[in-house]
Amino acid sequence: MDVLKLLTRSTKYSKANSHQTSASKTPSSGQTNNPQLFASHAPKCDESEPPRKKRKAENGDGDLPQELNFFAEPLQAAAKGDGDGRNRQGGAGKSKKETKFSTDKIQETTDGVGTDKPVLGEEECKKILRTHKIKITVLENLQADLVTKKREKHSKKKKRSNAEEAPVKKKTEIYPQPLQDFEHLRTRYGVHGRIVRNIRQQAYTIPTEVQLGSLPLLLSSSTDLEDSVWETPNLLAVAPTGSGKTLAFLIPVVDSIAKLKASSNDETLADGDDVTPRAIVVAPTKELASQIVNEGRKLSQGTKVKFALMRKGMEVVERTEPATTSDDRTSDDDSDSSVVEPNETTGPAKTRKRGQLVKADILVSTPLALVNALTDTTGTTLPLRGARYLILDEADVLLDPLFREQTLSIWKSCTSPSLRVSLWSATMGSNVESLVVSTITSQRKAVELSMKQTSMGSSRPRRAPIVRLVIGLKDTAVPNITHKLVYCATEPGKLLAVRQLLRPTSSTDSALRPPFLIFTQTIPRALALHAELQYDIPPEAGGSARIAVLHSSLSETIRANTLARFRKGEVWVLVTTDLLARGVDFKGLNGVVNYDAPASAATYVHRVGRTGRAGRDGGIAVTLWAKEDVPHMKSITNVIAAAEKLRGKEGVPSEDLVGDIKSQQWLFDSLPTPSKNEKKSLKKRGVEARRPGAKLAKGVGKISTKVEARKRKKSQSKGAGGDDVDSDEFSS
Ligand SMILES: Nc1ncnc2c1ncn2[C@@H]1O[C@H](COP(=O)(O)OP(=O)(O)OP(=O)(O)O)[C@@H](O)[C@H]1O
Repeated sequence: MDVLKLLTRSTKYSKANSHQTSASKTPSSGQTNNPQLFASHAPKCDESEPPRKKRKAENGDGDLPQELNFFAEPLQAAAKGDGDGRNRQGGAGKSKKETKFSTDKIQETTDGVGTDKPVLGEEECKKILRTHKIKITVLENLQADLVTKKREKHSKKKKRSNAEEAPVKKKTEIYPQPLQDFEHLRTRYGVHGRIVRNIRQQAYTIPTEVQLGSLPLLLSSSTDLEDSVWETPNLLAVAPTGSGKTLAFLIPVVDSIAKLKASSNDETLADGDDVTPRAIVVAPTKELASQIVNEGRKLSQGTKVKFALMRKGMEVVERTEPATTSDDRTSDDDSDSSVVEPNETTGPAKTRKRGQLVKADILVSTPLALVNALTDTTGTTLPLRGARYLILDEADVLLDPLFREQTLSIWKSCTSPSLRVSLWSATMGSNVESLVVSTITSQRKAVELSMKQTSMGSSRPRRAPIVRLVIGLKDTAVPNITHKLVYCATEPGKLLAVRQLLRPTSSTDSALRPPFLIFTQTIPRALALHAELQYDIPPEAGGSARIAVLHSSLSETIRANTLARFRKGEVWVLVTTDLLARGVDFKGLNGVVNYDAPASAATYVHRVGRTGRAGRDGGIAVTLWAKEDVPHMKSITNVIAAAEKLRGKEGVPSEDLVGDIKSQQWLFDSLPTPSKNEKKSLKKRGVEARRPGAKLAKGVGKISTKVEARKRKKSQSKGAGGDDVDSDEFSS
């Protein structure tokens, strides 16, 4: 029996019904058949087709000259059938030098390499990438630098050709080989066999668009680029919510570290290779950081690559300053085996470590936790010497004023000359893009300067290009979600509407079924709404235990437990703040309710993106709006319209969405467009009337109804359980 029918009709509850929600077919549940969002028209590639001719040095389309294009068509070696798939991805002129990894030690890595069929010609690559709506662009004028370098190299031997003299465009679109099959990870890029097996074990059959586009870029030169002017790029990836970005950034890093560890007895390690952590992943919330660690552990099983989640009290680098006493340390409930106890008995007090020293290869952290661990008593940020990779997940928010200082401080502490940075999000403003380019450029200059000043002398670090990858339309919601906008005029109206979502009175009311999330603007509002709704589910169906609240003021343990209960299906409705808006993955979520409108279009994209993940049939995103939300509505309707455009083009039925927006078009057209300053202030502070302590006009911004307060008091006095709360405490 359906849970909502049960709620509506007050049918007698039987234990057998308790898990009907997860069992019944709901919009977002079930297996994902095709995790690709834009795959319906993907051309079938005939890979048996012989490799195409080399393209011209410059084709006038803004493409890179062939000799500089490390994503180029098959090398001549591949065409001759030398069988080394890894080399095919390298640029022309790449040496066939043996990699520094000994083949006998990493047998599992190289088994099967070279068994691949020839790679695709540029036209096919272009076609596939375009069908999947993948656009890859080289940012920054690095090409010009490379052309200059080439010119210098060749000027002694021959006169410069016209092609070389031609100006190089600032941004150039490129068409790397798409990764159409996970098996190609092994056969073309020599990815560690265990990693490929672990991917298969998770039942991932085909790569999602972001994986298809980014993995060839990030794996292309992970093994041998000794002779190439190109390096693995720094990457700025913008891909829809739930499109598998985590796997896309983890595979290259885990693979590279697994190989490095396998070669550790070769005595070929460069300075810093033996220093951990080797990679840093930064995420804005503990929930997301912990999820990344879980994904990472599944992916790296059997490779000896260790992940750790940064917790209070951990040390990331060794310090020589006097140790604090154990009483000064913050307690830490981490039982992670990758964290080792410091050896407090060895050495004088000056060299004693202060907390647990992380001995993991990949450290995942929120910005503040890591900055705290890196800052010494004088306020100096200690360097992360061994970090070769810095990954910023939800990069736009990490580079937003809220986290910017902390994130840049971590970035600057990664001092390795071969540092590669990748930034990932479903939304990325152009200001973030320029900040990234300028940070990479200035960091590069600083490294070059320090290398000049030290014994590293004349050796110059290889310059890595900055590449941007965009899937679909930038800053847009996934096309498989149904969006609903419900005007409620006032706060009591919103409360009524949310109750109607919980207890639909007719089949046309709403197709929204649990489990779903409800987002509010602030913690007090989340608490107030939770207090209002917790008795709306009959005790026979689980009562108040079916509705929970999650926010950042709760302890880490409560947060983790609540999330686990929601994932298990024990909690049906989770009232939360933007804490869960980004990154957190719920496989069977049927919908999202914006009880309070999101503070920006980007937040809307992320909130609604908790449903319809990995190509699943989308859930429903309901936004309740009142008078105070008017300034938000234009940007939200723009996002919905863009998603609708994508959806329409893909041939997905969109009657619902079109109907919802179209029927209210007159209303949205008549709403004022907020000024730039208004948008800025909304993003920073949300709706003023909903902020804690705001002076309220009658009926504005207060989540409370007298009737409900009475009802709650009555049920509490009857000992119905639940939190012992006073409704006024939670009104905002
Ligand atoms: N190739 C694949 N095939 C099927 N499912 C996949 C594949 N890759 C990842 N997934 C699944 O897709 C879901 C979403 O992945 P992930 O959390 O990495 O998305 P994301 O792009 O980081 O989303 P967000 O922008 O919300 O952070 C996860 O449940 C993951 O297990």
